[in-house]
Amino acid sequence: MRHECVCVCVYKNKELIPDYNYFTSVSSSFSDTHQPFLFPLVVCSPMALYRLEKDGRELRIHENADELRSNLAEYIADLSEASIKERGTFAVALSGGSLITLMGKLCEAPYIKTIDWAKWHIFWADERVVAKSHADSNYKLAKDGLFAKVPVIYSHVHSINDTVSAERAAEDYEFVIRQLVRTRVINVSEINDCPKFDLVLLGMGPDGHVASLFPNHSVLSEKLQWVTFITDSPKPPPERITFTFPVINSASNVAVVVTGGGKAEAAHLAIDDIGPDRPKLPARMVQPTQGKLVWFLDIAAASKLDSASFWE
Ligand SMILES: O=C(O)[C@H](O)[C@@H](O)[C@H](O)[C@H](O)COP(=O)(O)O
Repeated sequence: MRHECVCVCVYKNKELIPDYNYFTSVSSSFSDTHQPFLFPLVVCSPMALYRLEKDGRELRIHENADELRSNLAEYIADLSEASIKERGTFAVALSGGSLITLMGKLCEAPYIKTIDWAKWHIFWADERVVAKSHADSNYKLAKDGLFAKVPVIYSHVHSINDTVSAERAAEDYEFVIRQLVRTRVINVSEINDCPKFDLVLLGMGPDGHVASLFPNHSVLSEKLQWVTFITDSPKPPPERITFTFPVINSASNVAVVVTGGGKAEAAHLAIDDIGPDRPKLPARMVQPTQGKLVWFLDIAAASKLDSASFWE
């Protein structure tokens, strides 16, 4: 029976335009006793279609990558402001890949001036074990694409030790994080001793990996370590360090940012109710225990989502 309070609203040029296609499909699926009553529960950014899930997950589906970039910048800026107000600092962990380009609007007006960049502490949810100057380095990607353009404090950029083995780099990085949890630069979870990052930003690969947590890899079940390493990444380069799921799922906020039709099947398997027989992708294991999960998708990446579950 469909009786949850749902809302769909599409804003165009800052005016609310009801999406009559959805209204019609929803109307026909309601029983007599549950007449459709759709209204905007969420104030949307211009041009974004939001879908709320029952379990607290939020999906934000955008017409195109540019709209997603605007929405993502606003989301990050809002979390930065709230966290700095509450704790005096903003501890954010990044991944590599297209995420960095999609964060690009943070370097533009108004955010370049309105964000308190000096209060940011920047970490990597995963990093390739290569020199920081190497083209494959996630640090270099973020530095060139973002942090060289905004006034972050260099000592607040917590990159990995790139002069040691993957195993040692993971150990060293966990040690750095432990020190910063001790001094509360990074918050601590109330339910375990894990770091509680203010925000963990993840991309997703077409195989459903997040950070450097790849399908069927033994590190998916790592429970004790905060940061671990792999030397057999199916996506090159092979050597990487990665946050483990206990750390990702202890964050206050996690965003998974996905664009392009090549990831539509993985998005479906990660988000929709697929039943027990289908593969459990790493992206599906992103389930913050107390924090909030938001998926940022463009229409292409959302194209295989089960439309029926929009209304359940
Ligand atoms: O270093 C990495 O390889 C990443 O952190 C990885 O998890 C990435 O975020 C996804 O593979 C998505 O990458 P794209 O957005 O470029 O597809």
